[in-house]
Amino acid sequence: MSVTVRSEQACFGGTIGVYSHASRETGTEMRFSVFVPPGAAARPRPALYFLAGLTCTEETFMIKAGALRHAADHGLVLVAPDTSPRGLGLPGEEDSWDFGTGAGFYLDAEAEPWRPHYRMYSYVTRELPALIEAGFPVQAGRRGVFGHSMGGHGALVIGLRNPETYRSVSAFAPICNPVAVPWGEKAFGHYLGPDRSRWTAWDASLLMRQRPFPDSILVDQGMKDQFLDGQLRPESLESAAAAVGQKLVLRRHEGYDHSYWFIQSFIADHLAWHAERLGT
Ligand SMILES: N[C@@H](CCC(=O)N[C@@H](CSC=O)C(=O)NCC(=O)O)C(=O)O
Repeated sequence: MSVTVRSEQACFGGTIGVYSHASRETGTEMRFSVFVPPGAAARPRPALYFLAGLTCTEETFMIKAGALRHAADHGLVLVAPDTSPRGLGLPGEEDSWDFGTGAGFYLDAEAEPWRPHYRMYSYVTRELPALIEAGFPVQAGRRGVFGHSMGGHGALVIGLRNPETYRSVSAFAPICNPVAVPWGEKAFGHYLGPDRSRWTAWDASLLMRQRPFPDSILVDQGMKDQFLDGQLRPESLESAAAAVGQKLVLRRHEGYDHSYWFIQSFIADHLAWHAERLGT
């Protein structure tokens, strides 16, 4: 499968690039960004996937999180996909910032008209890793996943559903219990349809109760987060973890909001967390 280089520039001794390709899963052109740390050409490195939140693109995390210096230091390849297919022209796709374009929720849609295209789960867990492992200096199968908000939900769900593939999981301000909050109800109602029994397979707090992740999970949450009351529900994840003995490091930070300033403040801890588990 051919990948087009949109940009490629030197950064911290490595390379930051934006790439595009025709996606089999979404039926659209998809973009993703990759940071390759120095020395990876001679010795392939583990790949750490970051899933961004609502309204973000494949570039937001690489530009705003301050992660690249730490990825260079640890020898981690960073991969950031876009947050949804784009440009399909489906009805309602562009009407709001929390649904449709920029809001793929990292699931595979089951309801029309979203079903053939909104397949971000399969895209992120299968199609994209195959491209990355074929075209970049990464160690096949040595993967971690983390994310923010909608992307934190995606990271938790992907880790919990695929513990044999993802060795490390962390999240910033994740949507922990989407079936019970407005963002999740809106997205799941459209993408999965009205039968709520179909939603549980995409909810981290419910999945964790069925099958905990084999390693500890790191979650950072700002206490001045404008979405904490009503959308994020870290307490649901905490209760699920306590119920099944899941190791969970949930850190609550006074004064921090939902922004990339919050992410920047704790990004070093997340890169160290993944580096330790991925064995760089
Ligand atoms: N446009 C919205 C705010 C959207 C927003 O805050 N998006 C967050 C993720 S929220 C959950 O997934 C984000 O990461 N934005 C990118 C950024 O650069 O901050 C509004 O008007 O409130």
